[in-house]
Amino acid sequence: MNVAIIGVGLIGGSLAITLREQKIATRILGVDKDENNLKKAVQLGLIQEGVALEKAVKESDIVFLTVPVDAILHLLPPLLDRVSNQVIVDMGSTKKTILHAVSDHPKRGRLVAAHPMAGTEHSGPEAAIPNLFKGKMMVYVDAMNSDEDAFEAVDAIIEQLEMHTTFMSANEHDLHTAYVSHISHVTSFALALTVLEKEKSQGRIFELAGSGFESTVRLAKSSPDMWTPIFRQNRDNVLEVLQEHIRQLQQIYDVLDREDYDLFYKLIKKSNKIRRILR
Ligand SMILES: NC(=O)c1ccc[n+]([C@@H]2O[C@H](COP(=O)([O-])OP(=O)(O)OC[C@H]3O[C@@H](n4cnc5c(N)ncnc54)[C@H](O)[C@@H]3O)[C@@H](O)[C@H]2O)c1
Ligand SMILES: O=C(O)C(=O)C[C@]1(C(=O)O)C=C[C@@H](O)C=C1
Repeated sequence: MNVAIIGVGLIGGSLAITLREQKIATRILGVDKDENNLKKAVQLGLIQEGVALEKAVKESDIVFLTVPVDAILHLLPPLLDRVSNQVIVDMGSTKKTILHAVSDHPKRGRLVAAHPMAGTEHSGPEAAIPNLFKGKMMVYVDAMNSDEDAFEAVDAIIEQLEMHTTFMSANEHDLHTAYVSHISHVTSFALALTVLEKEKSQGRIFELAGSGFESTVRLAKSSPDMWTPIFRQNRDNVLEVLQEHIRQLQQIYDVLDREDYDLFYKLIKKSNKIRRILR
């Protein structure tokens, strides 16, 4: 199978490693707007060759779109214009705006919208790692709008990646990722900003950052190039959950301010429910 990866960063690069290791792809072409990333991806052996978008689509059976979601929105319609029987897989973190933009496209059936719930806070080709997707969830979005053969071809690969799968509509997907994934990033960005504002001594941050701070602030190391377009496309859902988050923070502030430690205890106990869900 000939594969093209548009966007040879963390997700595209990690996918390339697995496709090569599992011998799913015979040839992997890469496309990237950043020449250095393209060169790096060849040096690291993620892709065989860096090529122009037109060549990648023409010479591939399956094309994975692993660029930030604003670039997916921009690239997807002209990509579908070029497709004959190839399959395009959109791996972006938001779906509603993107799928709406191509809903009437005559080649919509060749598109499979899939979101891997797997990643790290690092980006670029050097961040690519083996086994990123193994055991993680792949969310198929509006799968009924993909041609059956296109969906089957993608699903066969996802099975070889040993991923779990679930199905959602675009609305459901964007709502629930706002509730679980996107708000977690907001919290972490706000935590980093808070600590940087209050603790002016970088030495003290370094000395006192045990695994607690490290684990809660990890997501604040994430790329603004990837996350700003996600918040732009999922703004309404994020604002809704953010309002609740602010209410919870305000409640904790009020409870501490009036020294209501019984309620504070109960709030922590209630939050511990997450332990039963995530085990
Ligand atoms: N990082 C995660 O945890 C994660 C998880 C699941 C899905 N995603 C989604 O996967 C996509 C890629 O994320 P990533 O973490 O791999 O990002 P990344 O920054 O590591 O890689 C993106 C690559 O795309 C390139 N690029 C950007 N705009 C381009 C354009 N217009 N044309 C060609 N190349 C372009 C960049 O130069 C970069 O090499 C995003 O849509 C993101 O929402 C990310
Ligand atoms: O683990 C991380 O660093 C991630 O940010 C991964 C994560 C997530 O929120 O779980 C981030 C965005 C994606 O769309 C999917 C996965």
